[in-house]
Amino acid sequence: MSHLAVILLGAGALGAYMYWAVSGQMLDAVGQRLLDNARLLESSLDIDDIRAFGDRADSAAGERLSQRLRRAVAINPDLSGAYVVEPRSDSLRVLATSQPSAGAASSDYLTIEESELLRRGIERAVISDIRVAASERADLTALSAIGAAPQRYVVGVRLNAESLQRSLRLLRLSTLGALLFGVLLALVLSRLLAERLQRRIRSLGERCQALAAGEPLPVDQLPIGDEFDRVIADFDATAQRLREASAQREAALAALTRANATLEGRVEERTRAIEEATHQLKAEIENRLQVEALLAEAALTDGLTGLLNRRAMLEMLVQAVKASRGQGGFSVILADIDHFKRINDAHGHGVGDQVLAAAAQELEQLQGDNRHAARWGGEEFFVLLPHVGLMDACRRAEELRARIERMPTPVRGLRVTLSLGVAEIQPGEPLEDCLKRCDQALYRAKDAGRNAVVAARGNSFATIS
Ligand SMILES: Nc1nc2c(ncn2[C@@H]2O[C@H](COP(=O)(O)OP(=O)(O)OP(=O)(O)O)[C@@H](O)[C@H]2O)c(=O)[nH]1
Repeated sequence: MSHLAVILLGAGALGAYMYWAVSGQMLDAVGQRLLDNARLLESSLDIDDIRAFGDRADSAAGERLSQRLRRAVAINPDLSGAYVVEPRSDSLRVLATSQPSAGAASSDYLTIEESELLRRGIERAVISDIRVAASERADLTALSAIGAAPQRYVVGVRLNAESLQRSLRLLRLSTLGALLFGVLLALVLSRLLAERLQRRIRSLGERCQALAAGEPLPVDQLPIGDEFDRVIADFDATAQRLREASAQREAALAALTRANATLEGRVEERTRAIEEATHQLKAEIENRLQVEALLAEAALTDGLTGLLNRRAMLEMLVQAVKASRGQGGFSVILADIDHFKRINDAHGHGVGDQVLAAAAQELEQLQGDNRHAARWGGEEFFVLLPHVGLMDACRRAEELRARIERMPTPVRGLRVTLSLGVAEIQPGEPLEDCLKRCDQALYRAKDAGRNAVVAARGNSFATIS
């Protein structure tokens, strides 16, 4: 509707302008033609006849003058009248007109506008206001001067108002017709153009829908003609490029997904391998720790008897000495199997080993644990008795001696005995001195005949059993 209103408005404005321009030109042309008629009539009139009739009222001259005016009007159907006037200083004297009765010529014949024009004086051909005449449906008058001043006459011709109006009506009708034709043509053309545009916009919309739905673009048999066809062709090309780019992107995405899956698989595999390796490493470390613990234990343990070895016992003694400075002392027992060489010699080292293991077992059982008993040397044993005084230590030594004496042996008839030395560390006494005293007590026991217990009381010794 809006474009229809625009067309009508534009056509109306254009028609009004055309009518105004053409009617103006037409009125100017009509006016010019009337002026030409006035001049023509003026040149065809005989000035002598005019003067003869004007000055002397020569009726024959007047008749000739009137006839000439009537003939001019008769041969030109557009003219409604013609006349000759003598402008005077105070009045206008109509000498002759184209009206049939010559005697009727008077100043009343003139219109008000003609009278005003004449009173202003005519130097050359003039015309009354043609636009006023056209709008007021009045006759149009053209005046042309004849004769020389001061006795100058004026010839006037009138154009029939009806004729002027007819021309204008014809002009209006033809303008209106042209306008209507133009509007109709514009409507038809705009309708055709709108249909053409709609068809392409519909096609573009279908293409957009197909592109959004991922379907093939519709195949139109549209020749590439105007800009819209080119827009559709460009759209198709762009859509094709978009589809190709999308396909490439999807292919790349699929390749990336596959690569990710492979990578994830490899990462999982590697993670599993690392976990396995970590597990193995942990097991190995545990194993190593166990071996180290065993080694550490083995380093402190005697392999044959399972008792502490000399080194371990010495460490314990050092600790015991430190502890003895604050929390009381300790006693030690040094025990040696009697005549062990003979056992070896008589029964072999294997039996000797069995005797050593059996004696160690007795010692362990007596102690209740193996933490404070050690194999001190070949056939020597050592017992540490923390917080135990000399007397109690002697009793423990005696108990051990008696056990060994009763101990069953691997060889029938074989008797094993033990000699023992006992000592208690004295306040502030170095460990070496204490051990030395204990050793001396052991030798005393050997000297006393073996299978005996001797206690070292300070630097003196006492045989216990
Ligand atoms: N079977 C065996 N014999 C050992 C071991 N260690 C030391 N001997 C032996 O023990 C013997 C110790 O002999 P001696 O030092 O002479 O002492 P003994 O024969 O016991 O004499 P007395 O101590 O004076 O009673 C040596 O013959 C060593 O070879 C061992 O681990 N196994």
